[in-house]
Amino acid sequence: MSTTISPFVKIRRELHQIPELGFQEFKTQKYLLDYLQSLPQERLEIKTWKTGILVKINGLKPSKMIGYRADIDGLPIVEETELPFLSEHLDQMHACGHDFHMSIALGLVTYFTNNAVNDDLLFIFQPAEEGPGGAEPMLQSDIMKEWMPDQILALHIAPEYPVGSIAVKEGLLFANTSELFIDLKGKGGHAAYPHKTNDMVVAACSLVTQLQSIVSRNVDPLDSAVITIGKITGGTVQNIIAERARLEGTIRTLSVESMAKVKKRVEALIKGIEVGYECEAQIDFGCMYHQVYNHEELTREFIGYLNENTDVNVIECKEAMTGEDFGYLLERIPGFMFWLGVDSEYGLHHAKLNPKEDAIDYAISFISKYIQYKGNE
Ligand SMILES: CC(=O)N[C@@H](CCC[C@H](N)C(=O)O)C(=O)O
Repeated sequence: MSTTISPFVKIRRELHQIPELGFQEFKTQKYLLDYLQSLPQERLEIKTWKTGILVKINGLKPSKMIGYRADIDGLPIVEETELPFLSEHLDQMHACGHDFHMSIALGLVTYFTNNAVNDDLLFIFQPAEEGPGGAEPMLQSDIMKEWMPDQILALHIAPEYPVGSIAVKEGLLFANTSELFIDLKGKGGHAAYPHKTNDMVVAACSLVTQLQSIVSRNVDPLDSAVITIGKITGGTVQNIIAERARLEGTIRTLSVESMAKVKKRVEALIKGIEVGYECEAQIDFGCMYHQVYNHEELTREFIGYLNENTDVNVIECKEAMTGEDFGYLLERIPGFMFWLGVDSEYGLHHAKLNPKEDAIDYAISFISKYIQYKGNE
């Protein structure tokens, strides 16, 4: 028995096989460009920015430009699904759903290439959302100075919600984030002579525990913060005391003020580690993302539109401690982001993430209706 799949599910599977890290999305960019260039070109203008792409669909009688953004990078994860279209890049995976985001965006471009609206539409295929961040530098680019949308929207897949539903809220949706990299350097030596060394594995373990106290002791309990250390490396072999250790993590806060406070406390604790463990420490806060703050009126209008005109089950959700550099676009352009239900047993950033593909055509259908309405109002 042969089962037919929709063109955009096929595209998703092909993109799923070629995940690439931020600003290295060369195959992805080529794949997207080949597809976009295969569409009727009369109304399209296509420009590249680094490994990203911007596609303008010229409207019939434009009075504004509506933007839609999809991110295109993958994560450094070894895929553990048993899908027949497994990642071909052994240590990289679309484990945050950007393969879905891209195929939905291509579905929308295809739709509006064939069904023009009055307003101009801008589709942004943005690199490096997982890091080091593509949205902020893209905003500064000459292309975006010329093509600055008046409104913008984007989605993120949500494994915890069923297909047929979205989750959204007015105002704050995602947290402020900052990466965190700490390098510790002490004195290594023989495992049997700890008193002649400064063991950086012990220092790193102590630091991880101390960092957790920032959330419980320095952040207002009615605010929220997260400090996660996702990776620790250090040492060389089991019977040598480690001279070096490296901690890699991320800080999340709901308020901008708490981010500044948490960073100050991280610096203070690291100074304490330097004194207490007689070592040198270097700290790098990596890339930072501005919170995702949904424009109240546009979000309300979107919810109202879906409730009145579609069968989408709209769930009003709480804010999440995830980060998204779409926050920079929302800082500049009125708009919103929403969660798209894709129903996966395993969550975002998990090696077994397996979103339901029905969500792709479903999303193309209700988002195209909404953009059509907005583009002709
Ligand atoms: C939606 C999502 O999962 N986004 C990422 C963004 C990562 C930002 C940066 N690399 C960091 O870790 O701070 C997330 O992890 O929330």
